[in-house]
Amino acid sequence: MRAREPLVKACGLRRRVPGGDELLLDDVRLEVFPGERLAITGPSGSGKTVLLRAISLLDPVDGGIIHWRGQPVIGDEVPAYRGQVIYLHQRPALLEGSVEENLKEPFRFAIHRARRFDREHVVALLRELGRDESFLEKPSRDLSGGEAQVVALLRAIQLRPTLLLLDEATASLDPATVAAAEDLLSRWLADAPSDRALVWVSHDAEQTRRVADRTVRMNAGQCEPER
Ligand SMILES: Nc1ncnc2c1ncn2[C@@H]1O[C@H](COP(=O)(O)OP(=O)(O)OP(=O)(O)O)[C@@H](O)[C@H]1O
Repeated sequence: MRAREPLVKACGLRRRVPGGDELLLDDVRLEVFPGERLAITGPSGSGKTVLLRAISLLDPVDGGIIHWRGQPVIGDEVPAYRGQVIYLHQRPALLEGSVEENLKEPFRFAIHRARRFDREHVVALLRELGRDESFLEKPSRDLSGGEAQVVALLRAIQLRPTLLLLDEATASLDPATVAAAEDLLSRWLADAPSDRALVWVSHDAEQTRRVADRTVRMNAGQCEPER
């Protein structure tokens, strides 16, 4: 039976178009429980990305609050929250430089100060995704869209986050790498089910069926339970 205390709980999130009145998020309430693999579906433009970015505190909201393990995420709680909740975009932003330099980048931030780049761990993860060590030397500007997604996934997983928010994060991968990424993420979750959760946004209905055990649907900035 799943634990009843949500890992994250978004209460009444509201976001307006900057400088306008139109609501991009309209009183959204969402809970994600430990060990859960939650899918968010809905048509293009329904607010899935806006919601994930709001939950990860990448964009400000005009109303509502996020609770993390029962505590409001405000003030001094924000940096620790940001260190545990990672948002992965379909088109990840990479720096000029090698893959390895990109993987080292997050450790420069104060929120990840307690962690260290672990090359061995990264090489093991790379192997699981069908790449060898030489991938680390590749310049980021030469990467395909799918390879950039591999880097973004590794960059996130190596930080041992608690909540991963995946926004079409495997959409550019070939089918074999998609399968490897799904397996990697399943194992990552199974390693600490009481302390981790995954949220997937995917337009691939087959993938949603494979990877999620609960689905909610966004529609015009509102979030409704689906099953
Ligand atoms: N900063 C912004 N200013 C104005 N409108 C915005 C802003 N950000 C998002 N929107 C609008 O909010 C709506 C929801 O966008 P969002 O990217 O969340 O959709 P989505 O459900 O993720 O779509 P898709 O499935 O195509 O990725 C869209 O109409 C988009 O144009």
